[in-house]
Amino acid sequence: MSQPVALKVEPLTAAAFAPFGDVIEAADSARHFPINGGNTERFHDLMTLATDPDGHAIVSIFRGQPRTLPLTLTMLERHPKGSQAFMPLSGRSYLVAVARPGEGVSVADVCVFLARGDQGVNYAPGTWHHPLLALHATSDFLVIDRAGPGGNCDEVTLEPVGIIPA
Ligand SMILES: NC(=O)N[C@@H](O)C(=O)O
Ligand code: NI
Repeated sequence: MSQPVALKVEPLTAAAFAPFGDVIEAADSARHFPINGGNTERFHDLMTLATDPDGHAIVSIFRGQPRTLPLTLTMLERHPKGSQAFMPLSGRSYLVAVARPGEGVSVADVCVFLARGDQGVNYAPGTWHHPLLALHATSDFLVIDRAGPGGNCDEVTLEPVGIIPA
């Protein structure tokens, strides 16, 4: 069997992730201002939460088991009816594998990022992504996504792609 194509892992930045959605982080570049008499800093409006008119946003916690490395990806999924955000609660880094929205995805379209434990991601509607890729230990994530009528999860099979840790 031929070796899977290997993809390099890049550090997650808002600029690099812009074609796929938002990075959720308390960055100096974010709009932020003091509230509560100066006791608290508000990092304001960090992502675009989207659902179709028939759906509504829900908040869940995903408890992900760590993926074993080396990792080979063979599929991606997308949620055309709404965005999907993951914010780590366990403070651990994790992997994010994505491709731009559109029909037909090939390995050449896939980007893999290493997210820090204080960075969340919000997939824009239709962004192709691999289901949660927790690392190192069982990790909890706050998840904000769409619930409602009709299917909202398309899958696509990929030619096996290996991930080279940074
Ligand atoms: N199935 C589910 O709710 N989770 C996936 O959408 C995922 O991106 O992890
Ligand atoms: Ni998903």
